[in-house]
Amino acid sequence: MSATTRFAINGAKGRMGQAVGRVLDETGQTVSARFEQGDMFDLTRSDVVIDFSTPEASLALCEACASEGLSRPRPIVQVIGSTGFTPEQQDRLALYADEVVMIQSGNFSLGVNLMIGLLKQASARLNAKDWDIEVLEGHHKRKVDAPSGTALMLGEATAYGRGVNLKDVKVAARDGIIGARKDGDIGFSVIRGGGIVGEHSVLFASEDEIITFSHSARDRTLFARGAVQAAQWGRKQKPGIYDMQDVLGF
Ligand SMILES: NC(=O)C1=CN([C@@H]2O[C@H](COP(=O)(O)OP(=O)(O)OC[C@H]3O[C@@H](n4cnc5c(N)ncnc54)[C@H](OP(=O)(O)O)[C@@H]3O)[C@@H](O)[C@H]2O)C=CC1
Ligand SMILES: O=C(O)C1=N[C@H](C(=O)O)C[C@H](O)C1
Repeated sequence: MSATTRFAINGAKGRMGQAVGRVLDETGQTVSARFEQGDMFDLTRSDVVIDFSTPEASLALCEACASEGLSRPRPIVQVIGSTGFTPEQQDRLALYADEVVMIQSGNFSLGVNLMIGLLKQASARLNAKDWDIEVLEGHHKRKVDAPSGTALMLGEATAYGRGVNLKDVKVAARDGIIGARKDGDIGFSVIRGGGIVGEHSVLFASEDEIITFSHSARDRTLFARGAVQAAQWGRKQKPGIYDMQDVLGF
């Protein structure tokens, strides 16, 4: 393992790619490559790649990481921040789990990852008959996927606490005469506007009281710092798919 980690950035000109570049510059790290749409993924001079792009671009990059890793004593680390993977794309990513150290999360902030544990506890204790769960999220107007990766992780955490599969109880759109809410549903509401960095709330609503867990991201540098932390942690790991909970030890 080389003493200094050499960082490549995928989606380097994007909002997150630029934020990652700034964090790496500020902390005196070596940026070994910057990839954009249409570039070949030349990873010969890189140990890790921080990737905030699109699901298809992340998949193509993962294939390149796996292939480059074959000629190395240590696997390449890919930190995957892209969101909006379909279940089929997620399955394709898993095919590289024996060759690449992948750290994938819809949100690399400490706060959201702490909230996931709290939501698992709360949803295990608040029964589905009396407590309705609603996930609310807001983002900038250029975001292309909905609900956000974070909202889906928060919804997954509450479904886990209740011992159900999110896909069986998820309600992501309401419009018109849709009938009364079903006990056990987990609802999602989405706001898109202006420059909102990332707002997430999870409500547990009973007839008499409402408990709200919320997180507000003020600057996307937050996610970039978490991704760099994840990359450094990943250098000591075996190939596999990890998440930010693993990095933080939550
Ligand atoms: N996990 C987390 O903590 C966070 C995740 N995100 C997620 O990260 C992703 C990127 O967000 P954001 O930076 O705001 O989006 P941007 O659109 O600003 O950036 C995405 C970048 O990826 C580039 N890109 C597209 N296709 C490819 C490709 N095939 N190969 C290489 N690069 C490509 C885009 O280029 P072009 O403009 O030419 O299309 C663009 O520069 C989103 O999925 C978002 O949800 C965002 C913030 C935090
Ligand atoms: O696209 C964004 O900007 C963000 N995307 C992530 C998500 O989908 O949850 C994380 C963050 O909220 C910002």
